[in-house]
Amino acid sequence: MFIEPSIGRIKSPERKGQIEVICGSMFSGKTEELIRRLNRAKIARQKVEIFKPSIDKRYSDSEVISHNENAIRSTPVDFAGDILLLSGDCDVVGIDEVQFFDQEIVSVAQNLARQGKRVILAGLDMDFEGQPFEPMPQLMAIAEYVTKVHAICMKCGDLAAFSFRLSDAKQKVMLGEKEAYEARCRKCFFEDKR
Ligand SMILES: Nc1ncnc2c1ncn2[C@@H]1O[C@H](COP(=O)(O)OP(=O)(O)O)[C@@H](O)[C@H]1O
Ligand SMILES: Cc1cn([C@H]2C[C@H](O)[C@@H](COP(=O)(O)O)O2)c(=O)[nH]c1=O
Ligand SMILES: [Zn+2]
Repeated sequence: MFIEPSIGRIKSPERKGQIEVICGSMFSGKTEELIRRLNRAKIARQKVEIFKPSIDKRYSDSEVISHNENAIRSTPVDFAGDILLLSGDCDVVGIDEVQFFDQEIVSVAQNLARQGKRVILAGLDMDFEGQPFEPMPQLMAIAEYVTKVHAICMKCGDLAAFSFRLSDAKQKVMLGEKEAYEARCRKCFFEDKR
């Protein structure tokens, strides 16, 4: 079970540092949970920096925004390595849409945690084919805490762990929202999978 760390007033680098992963399907509440944790860290007067891959410009260039329209200011970056350069002396680093970074994000997360920072990463654990979405499996392996959140299946109302693509498009990366994807449970996902 994820237990929010006692954040108190201790600043990194005196803190040990840790990696937290929030994963799940589309619409499962990953971004909401990320924003919730980051806002609580801010209330504790921790210095927080938030990043997202610059590819994800669906709602805004400079904010992470949930499907529910919760928002938090963020910095878009082209490469995972940019996060190391831009995170400075902050205590907490939040990163959304982590599945769009390459494998370098794994060593970046390790490096930040070794500096004593709390690193919170949110991303899709599976792609539209129900396959692991690299580099999420590696991040889940090195994290102290992994939280899997669930959406509601749009076909049957059960809990959903899969992201069903509504078109025949086969490329792995295809940005989109409700017009392009639907949260589905295992049964409803594989029933209609092409
Ligand atoms: N099928 C669904 N299941 C659950 N929530 C949904 C669904 N479709 C839309 N939502 C909305 O999406 C919000 C979660 O959005 P968000 O945190 O951005 O999810 P994620 O980052 O995992 O895609 C929910 O609070 C709810 O308002
Ligand atoms: C399943 C799947 C999704 N995507 C894209 C679609 C969205 O733009 C993001 C996920 O956003 P969310 O905050 O988790 O809702 O990823 C993709 O490119 N490829 C896929 O297989
Ligand atoms: Zn279902």
